[in-house]
Amino acid sequence: MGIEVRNLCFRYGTRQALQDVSFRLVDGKLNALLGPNGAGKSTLYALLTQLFNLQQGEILLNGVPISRQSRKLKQQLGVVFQQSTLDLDLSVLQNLEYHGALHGLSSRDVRHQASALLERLELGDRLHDSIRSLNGGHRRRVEIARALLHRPSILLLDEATVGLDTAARQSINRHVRDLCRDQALTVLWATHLIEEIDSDDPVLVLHQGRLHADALAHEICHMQQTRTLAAAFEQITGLKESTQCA
Ligand SMILES: Nc1ncnc2c1ncn2[C@@H]1O[C@H](COP(=O)(O)OP(=O)(O)OP(=O)(O)O)[C@@H](O)[C@H]1O
Repeated sequence: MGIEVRNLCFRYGTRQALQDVSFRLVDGKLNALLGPNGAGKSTLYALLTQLFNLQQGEILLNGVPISRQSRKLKQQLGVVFQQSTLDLDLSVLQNLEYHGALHGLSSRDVRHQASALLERLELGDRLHDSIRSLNGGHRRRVEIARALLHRPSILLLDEATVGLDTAARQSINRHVRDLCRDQALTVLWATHLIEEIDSDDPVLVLHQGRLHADALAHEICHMQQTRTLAAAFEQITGLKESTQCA
């Protein structure tokens, strides 16, 4: 059942950030949310996480409006925002423990989950290192581990790989795909980088607040009669991918 968005509209004063956006995430998959800067991705995340109140439209979790089940939403969602919120002076484990306490997890459970997740994300030997001593890619992985600590079924990542080099980006992308495959995790992966998307991924193309495509990447290419998603994206938005990368 998962997450469904129906006819979402949102405006900042007179600026329309989202206009009649509807979609349903494909369960157990990395759902790519592809959009250039200013497309409305962060606004959508703020609404999905109830950071902002809805103005128009609905967001449903397992068929029920999220406004009626805030607690359940908090349990079911793991979130990695664009801006890091790790405490640089605390250790990896301390950062995770803090998050675990907010979710009412026992410290024993946090330690158990933290070691399993960090092992999986190839950071098992960094538990007691300070965040400050980690590189950008490793910090991102800690954030992913933290977001998964309370065992959510849906993981939202807002430009999780921004500012990282290609190797670190690929590694994080691969780890998240492994989690989808092995744990049936549903992921919404916001990006403006087409190279992060595989041809079998469900893709949402958001541009200027409107949803322009909602299909598998290869289906979008087929519909646009292009050989690559980059060419389809250019056709849909009128933008070259390279001209709108941050
Ligand atoms: N606080 C705000 N006040 C006014 N307009 C805003 C505000 N935040 C965002 N906007 C506008 O809303 C639109 C959508 O912005 P949003 O940040 O959601 O896009 P985005 O796809 O996340 O972009 P980016 O990749 O640059 O973060 C843009 O036109 C932006 O300028």
